[in-house]
Amino acid sequence: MQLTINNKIYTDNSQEVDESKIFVISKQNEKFVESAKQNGCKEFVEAKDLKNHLDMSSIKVIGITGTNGKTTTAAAIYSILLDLGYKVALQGTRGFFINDEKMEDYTLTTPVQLGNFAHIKKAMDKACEYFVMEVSSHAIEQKRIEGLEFELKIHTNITRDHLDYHKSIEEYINVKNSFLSDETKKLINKDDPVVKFNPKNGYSYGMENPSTYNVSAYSFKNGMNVMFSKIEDMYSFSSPMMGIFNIYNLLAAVAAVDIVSEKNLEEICEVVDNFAGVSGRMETISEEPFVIVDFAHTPDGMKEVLQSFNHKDIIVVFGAGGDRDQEKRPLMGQVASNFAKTIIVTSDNPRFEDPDLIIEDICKGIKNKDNLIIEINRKEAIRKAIDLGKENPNSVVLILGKGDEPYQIIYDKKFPLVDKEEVLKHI
Ligand SMILES: CC(=O)N[C@H]1[C@@H](OP(=O)(O)OP(=O)(O)OC[C@H]2O[C@@H](n3ccc(=O)[nH]c3=O)[C@H](O)[C@@H]2O)O[C@H](CO)[C@@H](O)[C@@H]1O[C@H](C)C(=O)N[C@@H](C)C(=O)N[C@H](CCC(=O)O)C(=O)O
Ligand SMILES: Nc1ncnc2c1ncn2[C@@H]1O[C@H](COP(=O)(O)OP(=O)(O)OP(=O)(O)O)[C@@H](O)[C@H]1O
Ligand SMILES: N[C@H](CCC[C@H](N)C(=O)O)C(=O)O
Ligand SMILES: [Mg+2]
Repeated sequence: MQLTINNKIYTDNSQEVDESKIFVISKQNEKFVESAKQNGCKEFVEAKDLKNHLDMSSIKVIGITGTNGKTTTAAAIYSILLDLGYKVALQGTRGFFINDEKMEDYTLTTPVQLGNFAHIKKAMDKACEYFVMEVSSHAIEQKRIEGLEFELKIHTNITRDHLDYHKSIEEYINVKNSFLSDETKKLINKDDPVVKFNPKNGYSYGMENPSTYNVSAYSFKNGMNVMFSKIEDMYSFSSPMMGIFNIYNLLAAVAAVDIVSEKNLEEICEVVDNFAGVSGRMETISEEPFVIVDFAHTPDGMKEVLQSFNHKDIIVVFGAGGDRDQEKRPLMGQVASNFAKTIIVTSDNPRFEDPDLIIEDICKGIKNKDNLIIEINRKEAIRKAIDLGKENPNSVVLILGKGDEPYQIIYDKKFPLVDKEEVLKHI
């Protein structure tokens, strides 16, 4: 990774340095400082001090953290700001975008320090006024965002994920909360029971608890219509999106744009409808049979999605990623059995784990096995679900866990597999 500022080249890789380059020291690469010196490097910069080398006063950085909803909320903010006529960059799980153009594909949700600064520089070179970024818990813990000054920090929710990495839910919650402990402006989901934040410069949104931006009524008809208050005034927006959790994501996006831009709330609410959602997140692939692809890959994410279709006969297809949190697996099975009529357990990205054993872990949470189908081949599992969906007009087929991921990871190899394309083959 390299960044050029005023003809000076900054790198975070000791193997790329020479006399003319500057080595950027981070938590990840401090062990390579000696090797950088041996390669002739004379100038060193701490990653957190990069802000003194790059003038970022022309761009406002908006950071979004939380277990679920980061990608969706970030994309909604990006879409609204673009529609309001601003120049904007977006960085997250699905890649890096500037003014509606894809600059880089899927990599990390939050890049390493130098990557963040390099993207911000690119965005400024293209005259962007806003830089919207997802902030993962890994990035907070590994200090990948150190040195960035945020105009606004947004919190979506904190439930369980990544316990393979963070070891305990307490540690995970603490890491997430640490992002919200300074005096930067922040926007908090007031309905999250575990979030802790510095109340200075705090705004909030929610539905159940009093908040700055508060939902007063909503309905789901041809998408959703939402009414909310800001202090005394009432506003409303509509959207083609579904699911109560998307009310939260959209409200957070509307509130964020209200906080960081000069536009008034009426103007902001008007363009919400243009945002159709993110591909692979609650994406309707077919109406008859009714088939949805979604990225839910945690017990809470699954519960949110399944709950939204309580009035239907749910046929759910899912697995769980290998080399990731194992304890979430039976909990995911349990959520499926609480809501679904038919459960098809399959493979997600097994990585270096045995997919049969991952499936076994999931099935431990499924008490009633009458309507359980185990199909290790994901393509075949999707086909079976669609066949069942065709037989029952009151059904919905929910294919969860991989969203728009373009491949299945087996060992360290990536095999092309797109859930949406598999669905389209059979309808
Ligand atoms: C567990 C984890 O997060 N590992 C990250 C960590 O890896 P690492 O410490 O092994 O990296 P490394 O290869 O030793 O290199 C570290 C640094 O040393 C430098 N280096 C390396 C070799 C050398 O000779 N000289 C040298 O200077 C490298 O340029 C680099 O800057 O640092 C690397 C870059 O510094 C990351 O790419 C890597 O992420 C791995 C690939 C990863 O998969 N991370 C996932 C778990 C992750 O971060 N996911 C989150 C959240 C996902 C979500 O919820 O959506 C994300 O933000 O994407
Ligand atoms: N606000 C929310 N609350 C709970 N669940 C949500 C919320 N928003 C989205 N979800 C569920 O989580 C899934 C992932 O959503 P999204 O990609 O927006 O989250 P993310 O935080 O970026 O996830 P990741 O960290 O894996 O990239 C969605 O497909 C949906 O099932
Ligand atoms: N981006 C997240 C979610 C991936 C979800 C699932 N498809 C998996 O592989 O576990 C992660 O890296 O944990
Ligand atoms: Mg994401």
